[in-house]
Amino acid sequence: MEQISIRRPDDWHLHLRDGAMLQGIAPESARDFARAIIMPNLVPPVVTGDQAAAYRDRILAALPEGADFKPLMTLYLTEETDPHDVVRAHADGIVTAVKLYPAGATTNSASGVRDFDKVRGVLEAMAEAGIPLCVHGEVVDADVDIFDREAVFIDRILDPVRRATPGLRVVMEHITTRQGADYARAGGDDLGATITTHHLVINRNAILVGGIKPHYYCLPVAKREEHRLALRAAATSGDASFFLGTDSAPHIDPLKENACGCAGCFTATNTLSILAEVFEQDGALDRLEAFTSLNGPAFYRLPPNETRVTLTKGEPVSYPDKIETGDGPVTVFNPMMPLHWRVG
Ligand SMILES: NC(=O)N[C@@H](CC(=O)O)C(=O)O
Ligand SMILES: [Zn+2]
Ligand SMILES: [Zn+2]
Repeated sequence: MEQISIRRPDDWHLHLRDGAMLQGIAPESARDFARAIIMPNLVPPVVTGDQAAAYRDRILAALPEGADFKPLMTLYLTEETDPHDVVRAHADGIVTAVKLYPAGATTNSASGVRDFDKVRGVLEAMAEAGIPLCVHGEVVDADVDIFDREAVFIDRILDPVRRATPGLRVVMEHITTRQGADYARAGGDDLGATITTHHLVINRNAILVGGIKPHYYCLPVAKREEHRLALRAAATSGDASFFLGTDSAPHIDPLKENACGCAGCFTATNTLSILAEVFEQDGALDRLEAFTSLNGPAFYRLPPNETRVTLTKGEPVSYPDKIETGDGPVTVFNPMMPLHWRVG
């Protein structure tokens, strides 16, 4: 029997939502992950330290008895964000990072940033205090093709902002392109990138071939195969720039299977089995731990987890098609391949 043991993974980009959805899906992440960076795109968004502390407490209350899971909270950056509140919430240990959504780029991003000059003061305060900025890196200009939005964002927004704010620590969230991987790799110690589980598995054909498949639609949208291969190479390389952020983003089925379906893939339930399969396919099982459990803590200047998990190879594992929540069913990401690695 083939087994590997790795430090317990962390998820550096996770949507847990709120209310009945939170109750239903929090156990899915708590089972396999020790910590997660919790995205603040609730309705209304988490914009102050007090709101982040209250949301953290709701998450803790939704965890199963005895769960070993620590939510690391983020604030949603708006043009009104007060730099002092951010620095205080970070110093008090309430907030780990700040999240930048360009207004209109993705789910619940209407309160995001339109004019980057308006957040200059916050970014400078964050650079000084060493608070990471997590970035959804897509431009929203109507004249930019949706498949080009990440690469254009790097040139038009991210690179100028980083040059204008020396010392700002940035995580490029859920990169989906070769350009994203190349930029992150070249960016030095103050730049990192999360890669999702699903973007290692699917390219854009999954969404569009043989009928429109809403459960494979997320943002940034999956790109061409060459980009998926660039992400695979980055994730399995062991390079400290790259770490797991599942971007597990539950939406109930009626909102996905819809004439205007929501963006998001829900991968919390089977992520570790998928990643073990992917890393094995690429002959990189010995580098799985760097991606899931070492590179992220190193970027966030946190110790890696001391506890470990075992992955065991055997007959294809089964996992639920859907997680039933009080809000409705959430379809679990189907990687369209058998998974042979189970946790435990
Ligand atoms: N990734 C997604 O497709 N959706 C996320 C938002 C995000 O991370 O951009 C969500 O909140 O549903
Ligand atoms: Zn995003
Ligand atoms: Zn996300």
